[in-house]
Amino acid sequence: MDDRARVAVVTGGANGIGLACAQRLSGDGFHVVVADFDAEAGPQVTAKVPGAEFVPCDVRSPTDVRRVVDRALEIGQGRLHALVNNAGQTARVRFADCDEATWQRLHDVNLRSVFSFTQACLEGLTAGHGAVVSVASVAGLVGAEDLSVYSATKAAIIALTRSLALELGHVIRFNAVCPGQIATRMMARVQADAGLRAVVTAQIPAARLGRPEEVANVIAWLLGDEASYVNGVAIPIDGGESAGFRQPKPSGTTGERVSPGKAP
Ligand SMILES: NC(=O)C1=CN([C@@H]2O[C@H](COP(=O)(O)OP(=O)(O)OC[C@H]3O[C@@H](n4cnc5c(N)ncnc54)[C@H](O)[C@@H]3O)[C@@H](O)[C@H]2O)C=CC1
Ligand SMILES: O=Cc1ccc(S(=O)(=O)O)cc1
Repeated sequence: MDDRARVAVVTGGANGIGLACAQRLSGDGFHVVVADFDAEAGPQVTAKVPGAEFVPCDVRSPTDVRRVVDRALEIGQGRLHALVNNAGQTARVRFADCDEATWQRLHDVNLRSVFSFTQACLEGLTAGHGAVVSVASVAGLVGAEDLSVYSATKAAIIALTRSLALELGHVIRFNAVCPGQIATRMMARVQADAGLRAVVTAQIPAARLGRPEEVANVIAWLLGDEASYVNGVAIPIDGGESAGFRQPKPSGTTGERVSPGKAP
């Protein structure tokens, strides 16, 4: 490895936002270690992300986490420069019907993995003056119907991020991003149903789903030197969806705004 190359670990980097992030960081000159339990996607990841290394990993397994971080430390000769805690799963379920197994799975994959990876990377990130970005959600900033447990894990990621910024901000920067509705496998249901997509996009000022690259751009910025004084923030990336209440649109209209000069 080039002595000057920086090392980034991206969890859940085989698909969606994580893959876009791995591609972007590779383009920015990072040597990217992609950790994902979708082992079949490994060859595709290394083909799409120049110089990347794919390490099969279930983020719930302490042994797998250690293997990923040890490999990244080996590449970086003891130094790490970026960690993206991105792996995540969702469950759409009424709270009354949610079982303990679902609660536990979402907490283990979405939240405990942030604890495990961040703690395992602390020494390397300190040595490399690194930064951490954790992928939360707008569902962690506000509540989300039928996503209560998912929403709770994402709110906890934001609280953990802010606390770590206070505790360790003199050596490592910790920030979170809060995507809205992004066109990945997680949004397959919305993408496949034109009617549902219209209802969803009507709630979004940008009037469309986001692209994984649009999240990766903000993550890359937060990890880079231009964000050197940014620590402990949780940035919505949602086309304006969480900005506030929208006016209901009369049925059969597009909801276009009447400009002040043309008001009746
Ligand atoms: N797509 C969206 O609209 C939004 C996504 N997010 C968050 O963004 C992150 C990425 O999600 P997407 O790219 O949308 O979904 P995705 O399903 O396309 O990608 C998730 C990746 O995480 C991996 N993964 C899941 N469980 C894992 C485990 N136990 N061990 C290792 N890898 C595992 C999957 O294999 C997959 O590659 C997640 O944390 C999600 O909660 C947040 C807000 C909105
Ligand atoms: O994080 C935002 C988010 C995640 C999942 C879903 S759903 O499962 O497709 O409803 C919606 C929003």
